[in-house]
Amino acid sequence: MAYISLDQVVKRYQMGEVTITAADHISFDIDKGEFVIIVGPSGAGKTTVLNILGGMDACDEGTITVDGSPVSSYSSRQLTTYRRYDIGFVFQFYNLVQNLTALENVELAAQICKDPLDAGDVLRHVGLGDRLNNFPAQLSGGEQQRVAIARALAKNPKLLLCDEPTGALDYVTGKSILKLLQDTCRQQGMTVIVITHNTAIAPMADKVIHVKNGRVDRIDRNPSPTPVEEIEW
Ligand SMILES: Nc1ncnc2c1ncn2[C@@H]1O[C@H](COP(=O)(O)OP(=O)(O)OP(=O)(O)O)[C@@H](O)[C@H]1O
Repeated sequence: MAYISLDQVVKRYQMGEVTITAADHISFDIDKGEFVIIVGPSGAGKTTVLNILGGMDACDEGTITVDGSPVSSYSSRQLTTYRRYDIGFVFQFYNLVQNLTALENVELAAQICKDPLDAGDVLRHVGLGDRLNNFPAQLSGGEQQRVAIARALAKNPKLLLCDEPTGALDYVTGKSILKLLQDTCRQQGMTVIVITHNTAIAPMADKVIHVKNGRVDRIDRNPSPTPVEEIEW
């Protein structure tokens, strides 16, 4: 059985009289340590899938299994534990606490985990060894995203979920963030899922899941993924 498995997952949103089927029988598998990209146009259902996989929302039909556990039949209490211990999140706009330093932001997240990594060590790993005591406002966008990635990794999660992690960054900085995610996947065996609009970066992934109108349109596998520094777009 795959490390992560979605089988016929359906999610509907009721908007007054209208029902929107944001995820329409979505199925895919992900292996441990895989780098996966989910691509598709705006409104395709990418964030919906990520929210369901991350335990922030429940699906209406289908099953989700992560590391042998039936996430789709979890109670809200079990989902809280799952989000807290098993999932690292990285968002487009970093979502750092502005009045805490880089180190304190990472320590804060580490406090609610079972087996956290050392906050300073993780910040050094993401290249911020000399910025530990800076506040978010004193850091560039790329540096703030590195803090957010460190915060997610310090939890030592089973799965790193990234929703448009380079959406607010320029080309070079965005590329360096993708390199950090790719290196983390390869060097630590971390399972990483990245949502993006940018189909050009597809060659860097082990697996590319194309989503369209709430459905999986196609799944591509790259037997030998390209290092992101060799991709131009
Ligand atoms: N909480 C919600 N309530 C109602 N409709 C929603 C909700 N969340 C998403 N939707 C709808 O579900 C569909 C899929 O949205 P989703 O955010 O998953 O797409 P997306 O592929 O992530 O798009 P984008 O790239 O623009 O973020 C859209 O039609 C959206 O309007």
